[in-house]
Amino acid sequence: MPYQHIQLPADGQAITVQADQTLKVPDRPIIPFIEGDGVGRDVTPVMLKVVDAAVARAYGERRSIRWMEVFAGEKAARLYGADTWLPDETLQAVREHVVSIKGPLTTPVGGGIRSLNVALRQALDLYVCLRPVRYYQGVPSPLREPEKTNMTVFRENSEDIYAGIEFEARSDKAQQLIGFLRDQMGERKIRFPETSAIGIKPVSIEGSQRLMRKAIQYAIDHNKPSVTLVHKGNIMKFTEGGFRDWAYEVAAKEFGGELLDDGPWMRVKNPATGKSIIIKDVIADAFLQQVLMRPAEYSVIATLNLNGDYISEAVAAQVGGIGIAPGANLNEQVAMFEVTHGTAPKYAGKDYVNPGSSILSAEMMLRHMGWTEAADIIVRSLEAAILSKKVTYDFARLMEGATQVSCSGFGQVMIEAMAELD
Ligand SMILES: NC(=O)C1=CN([C@@H]2O[C@H](COP(=O)(O)OP(=O)(O)OC[C@H]3O[C@@H](n4cnc5c(N)ncnc54)[C@H](OP(=O)(O)O)[C@@H]3O)[C@@H](O)[C@H]2O)C=CC1
Ligand SMILES: O=C(O)CCC(=O)C(=O)O
Ligand SMILES: [Mg+2]
Repeated sequence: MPYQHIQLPADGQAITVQADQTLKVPDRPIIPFIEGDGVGRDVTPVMLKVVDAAVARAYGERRSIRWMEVFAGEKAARLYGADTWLPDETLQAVREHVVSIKGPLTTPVGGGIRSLNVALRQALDLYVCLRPVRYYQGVPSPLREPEKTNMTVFRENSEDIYAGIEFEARSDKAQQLIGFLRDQMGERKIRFPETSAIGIKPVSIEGSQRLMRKAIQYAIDHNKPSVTLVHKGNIMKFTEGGFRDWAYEVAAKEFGGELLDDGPWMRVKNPATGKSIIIKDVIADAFLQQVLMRPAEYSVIATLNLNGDYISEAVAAQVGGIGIAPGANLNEQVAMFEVTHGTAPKYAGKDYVNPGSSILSAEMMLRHMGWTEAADIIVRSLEAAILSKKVTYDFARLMEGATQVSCSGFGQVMIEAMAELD
């Protein structure tokens, strides 16, 4: 079906998923991208340029990406009409082309539209939010030994309080629901029933277990020592506590997990290496203290949606912050790579912020496509740029002797560094 506003590149081909779930990637893959609101218009063009340069450096003329702009957020509303924030053809293009990348999209606090980021993840059922957090040499950090922070956050991406089921205080629906809870369920714990807004936190066995399956598989594939479940199951027993119990169940039933001492911690054998992977859990508040004080004890983290939002940003702050923290939204069919930061409106259009989050999200994308040589070039040129101390404001303000460069300037430093790589 032809698109209305999306321009399909003439000489590109879609990436496809094969029967064994591996990707078939042509040499001229069409990759849809959403520029994003706010600083999206600063970082996304820089990311495109850096990726093109890395692909050219790695493969010469043999391979190149055919970028295809698709629309969401403010740009979509301008193109398709005032209330069309997430056009159907954007979802269609992202589904049909399998691999895509997006910049940040605005979500107003309080009233107005609900999160388009969450809407995209839900509409495509991208149930894994994967956010690796690692240290790059030279990055300013508040820690004495930042290299000990090396974690991969698996955040459940489709349910929890983040599903957006909530009812405004004093609305008919909130009153109906409170009445139902009080009269039909005998619930007496709502402190101010007349003026309470109500939010619903759905957490399912399926949702929890499919996330945990991916987290353990990742630990196996990447030779990681542990998977830690982070939850607040002491207080939210059936949602967060359920998540913990159902996740342990996956470890035991599907990966042969054996209890350590009396449990519930377990040991899963990595079939590839023969080594043990420890499956453990920790309560979220204790975790946030421990990742600062003993980061080396944590490797793969599996957690619910809201916890994962907080945790991924807190842990990223230990090694440079969200300016360089990448992410991906995944399921078996579709992979949408995504910056972890937002639209940072005060910096929008100023060519100022760090494009690293967008560039490293693209690096994850190239690796996902099997274009590892280009991905490696991105990592090495990013490291070289940081070591040269030509960095954006967020790093420059914490580094001694740094030269501050613009968003596009940093991309340029990376591209120049690529020419120097052997
Ligand atoms: N995935 C997405 O699309 C996301 C969208 N959002 C949305 O973005 C909007 C703004 O959210 P807000 O809470 O202000 O969070 P933001 O992430 O947009 O900005 C918060 C702060 O983070 C720092 N920061 C953000 N991006 C960069 C960058 N590229 N380089 C360096 N520093 C950066 C800045 O800190 P400082 O000023 O200290 O330098 C900035 O003020 C909201 O509408 C929110 O809903 C939020 C998160 C994710
Ligand atoms: O969708 C939003 O506006 C914020 C989402 C967010 O902070 C995240 O997913 O990390
Ligand atoms: Mg966030």
